[in-house]
Amino acid sequence: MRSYDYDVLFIGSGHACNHGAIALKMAGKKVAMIEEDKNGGTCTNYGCDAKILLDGPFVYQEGFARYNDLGMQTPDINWKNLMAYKKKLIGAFSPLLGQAFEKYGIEVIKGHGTLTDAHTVNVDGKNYTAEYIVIGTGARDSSLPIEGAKYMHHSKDFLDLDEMPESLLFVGAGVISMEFASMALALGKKVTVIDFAPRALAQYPSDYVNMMVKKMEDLGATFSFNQSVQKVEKTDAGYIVYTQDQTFIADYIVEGTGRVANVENLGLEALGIEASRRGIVVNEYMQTSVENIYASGDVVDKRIPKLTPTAEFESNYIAYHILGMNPNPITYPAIPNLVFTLPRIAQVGVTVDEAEAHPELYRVERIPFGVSNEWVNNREKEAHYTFILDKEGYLVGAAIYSSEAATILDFITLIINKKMTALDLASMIFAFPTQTYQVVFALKPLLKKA
Ligand SMILES: Cc1cc2nc3c(=O)[nH]c(=O)nc-3n(C[C@H](O)[C@H](O)[C@H](O)COP(=O)(O)OP(=O)(O)OC[C@H]3O[C@@H](n4cnc5c(N)ncnc54)[C@H](O)[C@@H]3O)c2cc1C
Ligand SMILES: NC(=O)c1ccc[n+]([C@@H]2O[C@H](COP(=O)([O-])OP(=O)(O)OC[C@H]3O[C@@H](n4cnc5c(N)ncnc54)[C@H](O)[C@@H]3O)[C@@H](O)[C@H]2O)c1
Repeated sequence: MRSYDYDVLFIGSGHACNHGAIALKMAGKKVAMIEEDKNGGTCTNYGCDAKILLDGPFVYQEGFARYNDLGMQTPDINWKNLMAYKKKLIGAFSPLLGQAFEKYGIEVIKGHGTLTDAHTVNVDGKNYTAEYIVIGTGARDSSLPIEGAKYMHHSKDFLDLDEMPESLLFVGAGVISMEFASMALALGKKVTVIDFAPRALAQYPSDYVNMMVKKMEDLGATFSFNQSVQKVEKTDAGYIVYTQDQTFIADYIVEGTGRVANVENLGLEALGIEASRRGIVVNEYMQTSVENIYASGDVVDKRIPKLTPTAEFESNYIAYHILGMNPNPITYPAIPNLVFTLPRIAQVGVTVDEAEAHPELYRVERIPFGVSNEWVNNREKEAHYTFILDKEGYLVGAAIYSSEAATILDFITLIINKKMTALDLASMIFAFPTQTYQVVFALKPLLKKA
């Protein structure tokens, strides 16, 4: 039998790789990760972690504003200091992760990995062999092929801004733009959001997205839909964005038009592995057309959302598949989606649109949670829940508009995945007074009894 340098080699060190690498190492396998940039990938260094750190004081500011009519002043946010704090804390993550990987006994090979055959990866001229290879090279922000594209910035740049510009224009009203626009707006900046689609946040329920857009407009934002960006020009007055029939001007342009998979310069073509901008094609075991080469995370061509927890889920699945502990095809549980606007919009399981299109299968219950729970939810009167139940009375989906959505979403996801009944909820004791308790109180009468 041929011997290899490693049992499993990962290309990438983000969530699509490092969880599986740890599981395999714990099971006694010899494992290494190849990484050309910082340890930990996008989420850790340029995405979720940086974003949520910066978002912290905005949540408090937004909550405090609900007490203004009681004579309390909303605190100011010092972006410059906040950014310095972000750079210090998040900047330390990559070296810390390097130490953690070393402690686990997982080698990190620095450089760009390219497959040369089914068992070999070349990193800057040196070959490394493995029985199994996992490609977890992630994705990058898309760049429109238009004149003046170089004047548009991307998520990495925004998350590193020492000074917030006075006016910002976001191209694309997706998750990245809406989260960043919420912060810029709260800092009192002039915000414009344009999109070629007829609405924002296509994957979230339209009623909650409309509430969000209206809220941002009330704070001074301008939204313009059905706009196709043609060109960006630099002038002394600012950057001018031309669409088919309008012009917009701003000091800073952020492009948030989606993300494309990192499939280039990987040696995929020579091995006959099918891939496109959407990602690498895999079977139901996350294997590419070359059986011992798997793909995981954002680099996969998939219909499910490209998120950190889905990358982690796939990474673990692949590890257990390689170990022979899970021979079954991958099956995803209900996947929670959350956009960190102010307040948050969340969605899990069957969508509102899908449920309303199939009244013979689903029941949609809308709960004006904020109005009846003002006393326990920090006066957030606009907080709103939609529950989707199947004909048996099991919870199969939910949407939330609330600053507390992050916490409640995971709790609701558990109820969905575990198919809990009213009796299951009644068999547990929940802390009081809390929003979770009030959610249980609202849900119990709707659920299947036992
Ligand atoms: C601004 C922003 C905010 C986000 N916020 C959230 C959020 O709140 N919640 C959420 O769930 N998701 C969020 N995401 C998405 C999340 O970051 C990704 O889904 C997640 O990082 C995917 O992990 P991954 O390991 O597949 O890819 P990545 O994290 O991108 O890791 C891929 C790694 O591979 C390396 N690499 C690529 N090619 C090679 C090569 N040939 N050789 C060696 N190394 C290579 C890269 O340097 C990178 O480190 C956000 C993304 C962005 C951009
Ligand atoms: N909270 C989270 O979970 C979170 C946060 C940030 C990023 N992410 C991940 O990153 C991905 C990418 O985020 P995103 O916001 O870039 O993408 P997105 O898919 O959420 O939104 C892209 C938007 O750009 C618009 N668009 C595309 N081409 C355009 C054009 N030529 N002109 C104008 N508008 C155009 C689309 O209509 C869409 O509304 C997300 O899908 C998700 O996987 C997740």
